[in-house]
Amino acid sequence: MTPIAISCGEPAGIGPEIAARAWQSLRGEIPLLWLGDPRHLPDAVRGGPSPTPPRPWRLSNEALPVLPRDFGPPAIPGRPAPAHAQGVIDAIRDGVDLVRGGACAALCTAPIHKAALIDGAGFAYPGHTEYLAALAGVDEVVMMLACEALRVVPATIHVPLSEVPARLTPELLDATIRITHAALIRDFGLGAPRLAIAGLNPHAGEDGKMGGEEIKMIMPLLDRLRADGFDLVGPMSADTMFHAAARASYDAAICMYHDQALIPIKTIDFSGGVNVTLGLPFIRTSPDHGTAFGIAGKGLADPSSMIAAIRMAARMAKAREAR
Ligand SMILES: NC(=O)C1=CN([C@@H]2O[C@H](COP(=O)(O)OP(=O)(O)OC[C@H]3O[C@@H](n4cnc5c(N)ncnc54)[C@H](O)[C@@H]3O)[C@@H](O)[C@H]2O)C=CC1
Ligand SMILES: NCC(=O)COP(=O)(O)O
Repeated sequence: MTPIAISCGEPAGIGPEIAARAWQSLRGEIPLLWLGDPRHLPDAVRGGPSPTPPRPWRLSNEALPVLPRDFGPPAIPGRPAPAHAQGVIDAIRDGVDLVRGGACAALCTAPIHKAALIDGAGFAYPGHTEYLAALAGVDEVVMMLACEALRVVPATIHVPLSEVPARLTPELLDATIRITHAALIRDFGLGAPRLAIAGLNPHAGEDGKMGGEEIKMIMPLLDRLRADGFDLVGPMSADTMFHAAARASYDAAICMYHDQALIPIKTIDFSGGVNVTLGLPFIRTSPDHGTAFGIAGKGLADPSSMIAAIRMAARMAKAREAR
């Protein structure tokens, strides 16, 4: 198998240490290639000084294989440096190039601190999802978070809450549902995915008494998609669609905004959740958590979500290869 590329993420966060712990767990099972400044990795996984000029990685079981970049100043745990911002962005782009060129099977991204990239390098995107869509030249991508017990998709992603109603259009919801449905068949092996659609308002609008988006926009769209053969329930009250019995009735929940989707999954399985971008021409996964500055560099970070993200990327790559 070709390696899974891992972009370093924010060097002042837990990204380098969870990548190192993941490599220690997975060596011999899934080959990895880490993209970043090797000086940011824990000593135990470093394979000696990085080659100058950089040359392609060494695939080895003795040290984490690295495609090195020089980020300049050292990383201080918990304190993101503006000088690192461009290197963090470039490592993501390196990963995309390697995957698109066939040298790597998939990209797994470690968490970035979005504000540091905006301040340090004028990063024009609110997250990986939007940056990867731009690199791939696609207009519509979908963020899905998945664990054993639940899959969730926020239709609007990194958007202030006050802008959500205006951004929620029938076109956006239609594309979100279609992309999710196709990915559940292609990458998750489902025959006929069942999707549950959340309402936007309390009690899914309570027959129009607590908001009109359900009656005006969501219900007519769902009727049109059902006529096209989609198996959809909703709009459902978001407060009652995530308990265990409700979850058993669908394969993924389409939610209207970020926190409606991410709160249930991070509550149910913070350490096992994986973020996967659907609709890209390549595979990208990520742990569900962020940079965790408060524990960075202290050896406290749990690598489980990173390991789950790498395993999911490898499974998806194998499934696509087999087709
Ligand atoms: N894919 C990405 O690049 C993501 C980046 N972020 C970014 O991360 C930064 C911090 O976000 P927060 O909301 O504070 O969320 P966070 O996930 O970094 O931290 C939330 C809490 O969970 C703990 N935690 C997180 N990961 C952990 C791990 N692996 N092991 C043990 N404890 C862990 C933290 O210590 C903290 O108490 C923000 O800048 C945000 O934008 C957040 C989510 C995803
Ligand atoms: N809360 C999820 C998140 O911020 C992940 O975003 P992305 O960087 O994967 O787009």
